[in-house]
Amino acid sequence: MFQITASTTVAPAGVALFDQENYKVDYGESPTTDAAGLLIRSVDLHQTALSERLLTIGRAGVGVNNIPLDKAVQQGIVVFNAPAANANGVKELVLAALAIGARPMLPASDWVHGLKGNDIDVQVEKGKKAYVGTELLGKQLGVIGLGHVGGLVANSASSTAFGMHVVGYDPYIQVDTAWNLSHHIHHAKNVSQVLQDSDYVTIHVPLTDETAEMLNAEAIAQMKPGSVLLNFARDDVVDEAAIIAALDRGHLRQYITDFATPKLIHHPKVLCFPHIGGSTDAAETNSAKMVVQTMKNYLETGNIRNSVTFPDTVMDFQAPLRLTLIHRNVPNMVGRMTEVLANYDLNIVNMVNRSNGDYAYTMIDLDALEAKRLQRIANKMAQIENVVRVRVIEQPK
Ligand SMILES: NC(=O)C1=CN([C@@H]2O[C@H](COP(=O)(O)OP(=O)(O)OC[C@H]3O[C@@H](n4cnc5c(N)ncnc54)[C@H](O)[C@@H]3O)[C@@H](O)[C@H]2O)C=CC1
Ligand SMILES: O=C(O)C(=O)COP(=O)(O)O
Repeated sequence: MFQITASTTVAPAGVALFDQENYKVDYGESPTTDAAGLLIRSVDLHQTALSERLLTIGRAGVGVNNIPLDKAVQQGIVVFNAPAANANGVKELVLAALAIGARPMLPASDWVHGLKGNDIDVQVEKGKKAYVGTELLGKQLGVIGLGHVGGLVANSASSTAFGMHVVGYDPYIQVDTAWNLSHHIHHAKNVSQVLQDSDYVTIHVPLTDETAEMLNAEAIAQMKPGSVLLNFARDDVVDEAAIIAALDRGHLRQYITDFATPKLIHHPKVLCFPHIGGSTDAAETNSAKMVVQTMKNYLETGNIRNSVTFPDTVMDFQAPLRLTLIHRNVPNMVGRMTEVLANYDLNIVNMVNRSNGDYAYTMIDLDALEAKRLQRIANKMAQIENVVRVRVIEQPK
């Protein structure tokens, strides 16, 4: 029986996949001491103690900047997210934001709802000249980050429905994402090429040390005068002070973002949403279901898919018992593990080893042995220098 702590914000359809036969779910934002799994959305875990028993963290969503990934790896905790599961929801909001950036829909609506009297039609026809907008057709959109969200936004904007000229930049683009990009999208070689001539710029990168304040004063100065910046990625991928300065001097026309801050919400040229890019019923359900499936798979079989801390490591269960080890990626680890097994005269049926920078993951299937006895041997293996976590898993029935 695995204990799971789940955030109440995670879609119930996902949490329900933790079957009662094998899982006990309680609700909270930080793991109980007994929790083997923690299922969350955007809660910040950087100051949260991660208990020794915690085996996995599932992020029902994409961004993992709220999770201390290095600390998790060092403690042998495997972190999963839900790639692409909420991308369509974000795309639709970004497309709406583009339309809002082109036309003063919100002020126009505010104005009309404030009208009084019986001659609304007359007032409307007289006053509407104050709300003339622009069109997206033929304008240039710059997309920074052509992953799941950026790729969908770029394809939609360049389609005949929007008719925009789209320039994209992504130096680390994945092959499968690249295959899905429309051939109408022009590939920029650097960020400057995206910024210079674009009427609208939208950023869709993860928040990392490399992308923090990627759009700083220097980058914003390269943007076309009168352009609109959209940020549905993370607050810290832009330098807020530089954006406010650019809006104040009229260099940027508008900033539309999913990340509200005290300074932004009162600025007349800023439109903030309350981080609702992934808040659709489909996006929330897809994300929760996807990440719960991967957490279950890891807890029940040791197999890893869609982890942000380890490469995919999948092996068919070919024996009654499996050992899984998270260890530092240093020479001779596999040799030292197999030596212990050889000392107990144990036959390895199959094994796999994958590394990811400083850490690695090994799964070993073993023949004819009792789980209790293997647990004793596993305890010995846990004492090998540089081994972080050892688990014994019985073949699922
Ligand atoms: N507002 C919201 O509710 C949501 C926000 N997000 C945010 O959007 C981000 C992107 O989401 P996805 O597209 O699903 O992720 P993704 O992982 O599919 O795509 C991210 C892309 O950024 C690219 N990239 C990384 N560093 C870059 C750099 N320095 N310059 C240019 N490109 C770079 C990567 O190569 C990748 O193609 C997430 O990390 C998250 O922070 C995601 C979902 C919902
Ligand atoms: O998936 C993401 O990265 C998001 O930003 C969505 O966050 P949320 O799950 O709505 O807290």
